[in-house]
Amino acid sequence: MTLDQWRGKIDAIDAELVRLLNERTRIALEIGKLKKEAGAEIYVPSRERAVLQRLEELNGGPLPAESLRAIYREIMSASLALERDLKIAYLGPRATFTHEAARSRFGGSVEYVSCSTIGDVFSDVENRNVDYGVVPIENSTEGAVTHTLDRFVDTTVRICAEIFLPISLNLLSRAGRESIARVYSKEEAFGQCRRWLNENLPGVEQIPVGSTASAAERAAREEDSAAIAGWLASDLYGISVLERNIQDVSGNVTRFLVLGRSFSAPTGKDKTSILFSVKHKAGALYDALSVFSGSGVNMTRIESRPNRTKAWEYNFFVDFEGHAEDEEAKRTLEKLSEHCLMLRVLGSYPNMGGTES
Ligand SMILES: C=C(O[C@@H]1C=C(C(=O)O)C=C[C@H]1O)C(=O)O
Repeated sequence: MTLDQWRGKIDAIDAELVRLLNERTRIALEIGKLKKEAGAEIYVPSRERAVLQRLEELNGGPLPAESLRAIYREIMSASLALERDLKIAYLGPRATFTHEAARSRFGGSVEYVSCSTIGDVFSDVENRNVDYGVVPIENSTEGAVTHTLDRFVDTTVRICAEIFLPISLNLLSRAGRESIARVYSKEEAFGQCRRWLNENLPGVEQIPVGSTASAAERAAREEDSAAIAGWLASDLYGISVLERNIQDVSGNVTRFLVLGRSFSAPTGKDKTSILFSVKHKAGALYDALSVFSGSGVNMTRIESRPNRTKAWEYNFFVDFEGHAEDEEAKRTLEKLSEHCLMLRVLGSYPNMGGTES
């Protein structure tokens, strides 16, 4: 076949794809109407995970799983935006890794609201200024994000999903690599790319700035500068990626939470986050946690934070596998409450088990 004949085939397939995409969108809109009538949530993380999982099973290639996922992320994003003008708050400014995490889950069609603090993301969800919020909760090397934990103590918002984002640092520049005179980034990012910079840009001036996003913004304005930042910064500031993944150590992942006003429905592979405090007496925490060891419910994480009302008294944040509506989890939570001064379920949501959305 000739080039033109092959291209004719692609044109015919595109026509069919556009027809099918619109048919899919019309159905999503019907579903949206039903959800509105029932007062149900528009964004349904459990359903989205099931859709993406099924696609992975159906995919025979050569399209890589990651590409198919990215395409469907945008298809679902367009449906969500049409079902309702969806607003997502995130810890800003623009192009932060939290913004990147939010974009990886909600796509490019919904509206994003940048917040300057984690507390503001919570408040925006509480006050219904936005539909959902995205905040960081822990990093695989740095540990817990304590601002997020502390804000859960006094809020009505619920965790409805989690997002794992591999932290990937890229070299962005308008110049070719030979003409780079200086590199901007955040101190921590320089630290994470030290070896690569020594080998590939030796002697080039390194200028620390407040965030990777502002590094990209500056490099976008200067012809002989570069920035180390996430991919979204390259997209938003219109600056090319010269080299991807230049961090010395791979496997640095941050976990983010999607904050909403309700729990996600049970899927059979969920996670639940709870907050509790125990009586200030010897063995109280041991007694509380022993409830898990006897129950078969798998605890995956525990963090403690000072309760901020009395010195040396703590709140505990625990994640466990399962949904708060599962029988086993219900029994465990009931038993746990007998040992607690306060116990709250912060949310049940699909367990992403460290995988990307
Ligand atoms: C169409 C729906 O609404 C949203 C869009 C989805 C999609 O496009 O597949 C899936 C889940 C929801 O977040 C639905 O709930 O099924």
